[in-house]
Amino acid sequence: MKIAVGSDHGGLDLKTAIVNHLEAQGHEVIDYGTDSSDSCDYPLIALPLAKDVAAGKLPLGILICGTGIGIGIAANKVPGVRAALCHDTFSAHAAREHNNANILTLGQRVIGQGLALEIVDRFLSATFEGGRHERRVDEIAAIERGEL
Ligand SMILES: O=C(CO)[C@H](O)[C@H](O)[C@H](O)COP(=O)(O)O
Repeated sequence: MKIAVGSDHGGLDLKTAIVNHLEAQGHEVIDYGTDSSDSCDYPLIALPLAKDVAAGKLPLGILICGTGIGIGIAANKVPGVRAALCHDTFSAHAAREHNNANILTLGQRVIGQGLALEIVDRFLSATFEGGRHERRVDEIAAIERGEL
């Protein structure tokens, strides 16, 4: 699978671990930066990745900052993005199964690397269940279009 990955300086170490983990599994990783530990602004990392995921250029993305909160808030401003902050494995698969989340966000300063990699695996291996969940996701899209 082709997967977009990005982080600010507060998520760089975890991003590196995730890139290595995904490439070892045979995934193609598109890295949106940052590439250094210099301080940078998470909205500017989130935006290009979120636009590409929303446009369907890549099916799924992973964004990391210190908490996973700021970068997720920024990504969710892009119509068509459903970014989910998941710090447990149940949320990781439920975010795909129920919410059809297309971006996973993680906080490097919140959880350990071992759990983070399990969360990534559960997020990527889950699939959207549709049915009643599709109606609800469609309602979110209608809110974005100003129709609700
Ligand atoms: O935006 C955040 C919180 O939602 C991220 O955790 C950032 O990584 C964090 O705010 C960066 O903080 P720093 O003190 O500038 O390293």
